[in-house]
Amino acid sequence: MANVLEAQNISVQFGGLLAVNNVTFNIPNKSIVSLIGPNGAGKTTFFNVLTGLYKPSAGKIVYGGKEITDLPPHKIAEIGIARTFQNIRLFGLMTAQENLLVAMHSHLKAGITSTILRTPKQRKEEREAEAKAQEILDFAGVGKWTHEFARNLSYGDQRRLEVARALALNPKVLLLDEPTAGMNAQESQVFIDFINKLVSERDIAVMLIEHDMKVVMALSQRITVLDQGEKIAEGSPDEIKNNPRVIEAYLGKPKGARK
Ligand SMILES: Nc1ncnc2c1ncn2[C@@H]1O[C@H](COP(=O)(O)OP(=O)(O)OP(=O)(O)O)[C@@H](O)[C@H]1O
Repeated sequence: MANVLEAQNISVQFGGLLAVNNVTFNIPNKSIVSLIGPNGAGKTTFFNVLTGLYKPSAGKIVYGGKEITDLPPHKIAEIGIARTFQNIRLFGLMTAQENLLVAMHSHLKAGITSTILRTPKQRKEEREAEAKAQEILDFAGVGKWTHEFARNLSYGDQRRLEVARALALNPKVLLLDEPTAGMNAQESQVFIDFINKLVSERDIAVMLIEHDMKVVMALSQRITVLDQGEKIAEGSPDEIKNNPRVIEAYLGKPKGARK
């Protein structure tokens, strides 16, 4: 299957620390893939490279056949790679709808003059943006909260609103950094169903970093494991579950075991 995004031989150095060491990671079209690994393995650093926040010290990133390694974060978002963050970063005192409209703003076409004069063209564009925001909110299952302040939504709904905001950019790739952290089992299940629906109904691929193995196993077609910056395994959920190197990275070497 063709890849929408390819990260080839990526390394990231912080001073003397090699946080990501020669990692190649591809995201096939319309797939759900995960990046897992113990704390400090380099997962978030790798995400930050994919979204342009960090420049890799080596390697390159190719999206839709074009190299994008040196693009700044806003350009990367604009061309179709959207993300959510480990900590919720919604505008709490804006409504759910306003959170999406702010994200969509960079895509609106009306110039500054028509914005000030509120020309018919601009009003039409606003109405279209509101309709699109509503369609995405409905799709994400938070449509009933259109005019509610984001901070008043339940934790699970805030997480889905974050994804909805990322979807407002029409991404081809959605990167989710620990999307179910802090959710209870029921909220996680709703989220799993939502992501499955997203990928089956839209032309989008999802990559997630996640500590909750139940979520990882339920969603992923492929799992990649990092440990101390290195890729130590890659495969289907069943292959990863039974991989001795992965078990060792998570649980440590049994006492008395030989190297
Ligand atoms: N900006 C930075 N400057 C220096 N070192 C950093 C920076 N960001 C991360 N690191 C270091 O790089 C390594 C990888 O960190 P990273 O946050 O990517 O791991 P992670 O796998 O996302 O961990 P967690 O699961 O705890 O979020 C760690 O040793 C971390 O301390």
